[in-house]
Amino acid sequence: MGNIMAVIPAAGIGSRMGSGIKKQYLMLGNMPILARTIRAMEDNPEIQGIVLVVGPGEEAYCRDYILAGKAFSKVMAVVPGGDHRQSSVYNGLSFLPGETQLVLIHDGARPLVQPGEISRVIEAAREVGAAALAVPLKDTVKVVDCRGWVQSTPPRESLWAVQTPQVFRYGIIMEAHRKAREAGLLATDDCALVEFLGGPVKLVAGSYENIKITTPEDLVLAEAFLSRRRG
Ligand SMILES: Nc1ccn([C@@H]2O[C@H](COP(=O)(O)OP(=O)(O)OP(=O)(O)O)[C@@H](O)[C@H]2O)c(=O)n1
Ligand SMILES: C[C@](O)(CO)[C@H](O)COP(=O)(O)O
Repeated sequence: MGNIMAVIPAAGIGSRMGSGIKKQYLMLGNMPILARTIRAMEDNPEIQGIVLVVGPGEEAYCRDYILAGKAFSKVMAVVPGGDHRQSSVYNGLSFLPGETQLVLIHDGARPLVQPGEISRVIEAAREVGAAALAVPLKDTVKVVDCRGWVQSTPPRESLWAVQTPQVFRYGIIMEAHRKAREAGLLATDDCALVEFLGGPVKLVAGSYENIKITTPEDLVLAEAFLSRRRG
């Protein structure tokens, strides 16, 4: 089966949410968003350990508010993040034991991922080395210049919105992060770093419910998805 570890980057400031409390600590249903995300990873029997990456100085708050009393048994470490998502992920990856085989990277702000989605992306990464959940775009996309003039309209059939989890062989993702740092490349997802190395990345069809909580209306949507799941 192999040794699978999860890294959860949760060190962002949530500028687009604009809430007083950072979005990962806001309640969704009866649980903070980040606790719900950790629960999804905990409940997957293939994941053996979890590294949680939080804002520098928030480690104790996380232990007391997010982890305490929730019977999380797989969280191995709570480590400080960096200025960008990429550096936060790198800090988490650097903590993992050398014998790690596969690493699953999942945004702390994506609490609605479902068990089957996690398993499918793990399976794909086991086969090809790098895989991510994604959904086909529903809207037509325009490429624009900095003044809003349309430059082109890419064919929608070729456009997918990538999500997390993104799962990698440990050696591949460590090399990708190191090479990106050397080259000064900053990307918003981890697959892009593997693509930069020329490595293959497989997308696995996910669900439109696996949203990243980014702006206030995402919270409304997430509450609706949650109550539909509760029946
Ligand atoms: N320096 C950073 C920035 C982001 N993240 C994490 O990466 C995930 C995806 O990022 P995003 O939704 O963009 O979160 P924020 O950076 O917090 O939001 P914003 O861009 O609106 O400030 C989140 O779980 C976020 O906490 C992180 O660990 N470290
Ligand atoms: C990793 C990610 O969630 C995939 O959709 C996304 O790229 C994060 O980007 P953000 O700009 O930090 O929200």
